[in-house]
Amino acid sequence: LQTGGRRSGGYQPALWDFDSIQLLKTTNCEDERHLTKRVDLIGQVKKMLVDVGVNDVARLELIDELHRLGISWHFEDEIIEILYSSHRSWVDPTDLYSTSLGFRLLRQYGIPVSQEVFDCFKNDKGTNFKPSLGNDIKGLLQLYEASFLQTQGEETLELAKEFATNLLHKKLEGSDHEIDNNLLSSIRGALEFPAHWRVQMPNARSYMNAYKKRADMNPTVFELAKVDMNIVQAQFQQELQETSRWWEHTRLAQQLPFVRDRIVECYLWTTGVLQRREHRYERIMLTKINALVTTIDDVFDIYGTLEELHLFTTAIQRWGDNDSMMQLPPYMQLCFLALQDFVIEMGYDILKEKGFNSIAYTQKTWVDLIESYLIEAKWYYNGYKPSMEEYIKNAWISIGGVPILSHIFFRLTNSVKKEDVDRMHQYHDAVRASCTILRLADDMGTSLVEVERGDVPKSLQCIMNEKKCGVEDARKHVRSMIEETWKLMNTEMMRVDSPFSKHFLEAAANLGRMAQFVYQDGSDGFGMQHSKVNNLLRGLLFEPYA
Ligand SMILES: CC1(C)[C@@H]2CC[C@@]1(C)[C@@H](OP(=O)([O-])OP(=O)([O-])[O-])C2
Ligand SMILES: [Mg+2]
Ligand SMILES: [Mg+2]
Ligand SMILES: [Mg+2]
Ligand SMILES: [Mg+2]
Ligand SMILES: [Mg+2]
Repeated sequence: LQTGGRRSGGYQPALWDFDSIQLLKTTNCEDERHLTKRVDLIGQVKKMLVDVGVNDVARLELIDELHRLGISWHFEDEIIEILYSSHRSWVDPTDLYSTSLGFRLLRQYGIPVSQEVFDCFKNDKGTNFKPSLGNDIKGLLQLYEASFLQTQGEETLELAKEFATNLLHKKLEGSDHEIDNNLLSSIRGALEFPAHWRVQMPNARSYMNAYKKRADMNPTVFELAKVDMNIVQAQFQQELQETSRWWEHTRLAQQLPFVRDRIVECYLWTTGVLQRREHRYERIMLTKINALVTTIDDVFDIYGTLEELHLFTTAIQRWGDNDSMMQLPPYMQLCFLALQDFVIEMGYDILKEKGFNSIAYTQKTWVDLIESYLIEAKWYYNGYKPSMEEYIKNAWISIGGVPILSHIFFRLTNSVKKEDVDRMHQYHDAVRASCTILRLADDMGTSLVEVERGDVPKSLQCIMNEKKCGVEDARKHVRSMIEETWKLMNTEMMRVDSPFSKHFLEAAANLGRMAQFVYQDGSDGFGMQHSKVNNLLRGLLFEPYA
């Protein structure tokens, strides 16, 4: 398997160079005109939200639009107030649409609501939904969307998903002319990506384009989405400039030319994971983690000999021991010190701001990650084909989500308590669920190319080996594993006694969502710069909304 020379990842150079990023004009986010206009538009939309004249379903629809347009943050208090107070008005046994929409929005905002609100839509024996609902296409679509908020063991929602999915597919295959194009395209989009799986900011622009074409679009809402998109884009560009200065300073892309030079894509990831405007510092920190994980992942996946990988793992296990670091080849010493420098810097900021010394915990996540890399490398070099169970037990760690979530945990937890830190780092189910979705989505997008150039068999390959099936069946199997894992993620997000803050759980769920975004339609939007994701990236980060 190892033919002397080192492997290559076959990755193209970066699409944006350092100078072009530094030259970006980012004043939009300080431009008084834009900021004043946004304040005015926010005021107008707030009035719409609280206007008593508006009926409850229209209010719910507005909330859903604001979320998809990426501007719901400005109305969070109003939205939560509305959802709590209108709690019972939208449950209407004659209206599947409003009941499903209300159910989903409440759960999306973490407000407990039982699946029993759907019982009145089932047949007398309660074994399935009434066939007559098949004519209510908008209601079916909302029932389908609501079913993805399912927590473990909620059979009614499982029934709802199957019932709605089958009927919606039939509608697409059928030739019902009464379904208008907007509804058809939203059905198609939902069947590929349910709303619950969609990250907000990276999808906002394409939703704006669709919203603009709708007869029932609200010009004030659209105007706010546009102004806000241009302001937040300039803020994102400032953050990107800071991360690209750091990346340039490390010289890792220059001195380790085999690694993926993807600082812009590493930054894009963070706009889906940490979407709140005030999480500037955390997006910059997360970009650095993504770049370090990418670099070390490529050292293990592509470049390092097994001997070198053992040395690197030992040095990391001994963390501060200089002797073991001095035994590393120079390229690995640069990597090692860049990582150590980052962990110490983050540890200092967390101790200074949270009064908690996180170093031992964050170091452990990097040791766990790199030990999982070494296991994969040994499997690869020995030509070992793990079972799916054996593979995923190691691979939910080797995707790199644990250092990501550990750092985010310390930053997004207001008062850090040791018992919560310990539960986090036992690797709590919420962490494992998030990393598992990240891993499975990543394998759907990257593993065919990875295994082709030389890498350990990933989820798709393990399924194909075990079930003697083709890649399409393997994809279906992995997608159903993602659906199952989302039930665990939802369970943890709805848990009332969770050790985690709402913001942390949101970021953990978004980590999985962002992987599904980057690897949409099963191709690699990161390493191979897949054109569709690349266009979405340009729309979000570089092209002002005219
Ligand atoms: C940010 C990431 C999700 C993490 C670092 C780069 C990634 C895009 C992915 O890279 P990949 O090579 O696909 O990871 P793996 O499959 O080798 O574990 C792992
Ligand atoms: Mg916040
Ligand atoms: Mg890799
Ligand atoms: Mg890897
Ligand atoms: Mg690998
Ligand atoms: Mg991969």
